Amino acid sequence: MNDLVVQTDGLTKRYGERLAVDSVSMTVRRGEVYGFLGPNGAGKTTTLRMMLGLIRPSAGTVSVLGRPAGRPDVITRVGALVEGPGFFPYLSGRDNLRTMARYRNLGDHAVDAALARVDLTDRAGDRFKAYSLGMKQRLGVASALLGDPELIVLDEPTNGLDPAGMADMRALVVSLARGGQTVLLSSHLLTEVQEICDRVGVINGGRLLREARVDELRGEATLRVRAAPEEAAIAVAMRVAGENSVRRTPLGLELDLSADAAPALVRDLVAAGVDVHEVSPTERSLEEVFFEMTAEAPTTKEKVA
Ligand SMILES: Nc1ncnc2c1ncn2[C@@H]1O[C@H](COP(=O)(O)OP(=O)(O)OP(=O)(O)O)[C@@H](O)[C@H]1O
Repeated sequence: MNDLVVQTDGLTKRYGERLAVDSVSMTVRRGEVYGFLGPNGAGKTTTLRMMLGLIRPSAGTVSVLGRPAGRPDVITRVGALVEGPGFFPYLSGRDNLRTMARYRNLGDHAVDAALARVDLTDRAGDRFKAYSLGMKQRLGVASALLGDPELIVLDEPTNGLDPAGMADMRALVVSLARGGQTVLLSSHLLTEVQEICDRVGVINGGRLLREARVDELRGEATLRVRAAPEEAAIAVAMRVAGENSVRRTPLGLELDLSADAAPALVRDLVAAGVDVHEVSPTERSLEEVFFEMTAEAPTTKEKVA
């Protein structure tokens, strides 16, 4: 079985002079939550639309579930929420989904299952126009879940939601992946991608800057330690972290250790008579990594030009 659910190769989209997507090669693997990350206008939606067969690439290829994007046999195995589906305001949530399900030869059972997955069963009979933004968004996700597709594509699923709505949406995405479905979501919110995604593709100015696991992108974790006397602390730190994994910095010692190693380290330091003033993880957030990458991007482009 092909483990690559989505594969693009040199995928490009031009609108006149504007290069919206510039030679993007990315892969989404079966069962993962893939975060497609980039600021507004980076080219995320355009890429997703090409994957769904909604627009044609100017160059390059995209295959979904091992077939060229947009083929009828692929469409039924992919659910998508891209730029909000048009719901009828005066129809109930359930009836809106029924109209969509009918197009795809799916029965009411599929509608009820999708409503239950997004926790809208109780309000399914209410008119769409009476829904809160979070409920509207959840109905959009339900429409992408109709028929239990293998791949679910969600374009900015938390856009416009309040913090509680965002948390609900994140939990929903995680539960979809646990159920074995592959989720590809786009976002400009780095913190949320960091929380729920296995891998990310970072796009800016139409170019894929990096594709990596979230932990790879953040780099190795380090611990900052302020303790006295410093020489004694260094001896303990070297014993715990390894001789080459301890550095002296103006802010204290920096150790190549993750946050989980902190309690044992502190116990050893105290046992050696060292006073511990501070131990803090200095793991970079994805946000820092992202800004580093995008700050570098124009320089690279200038060099090429
Ligand atoms: N139909 C179109 N005609 C002309 N230009 C377009 C069209 N669609 C997108 N673009 C341009 O392509 C670029 C990428 O847009 P896209 O919508 O893919 O970005 P995005 O990363 O999804 O951003 P956002 O989060 O704002 O939707 C932008 O400069 C946009 O203005």
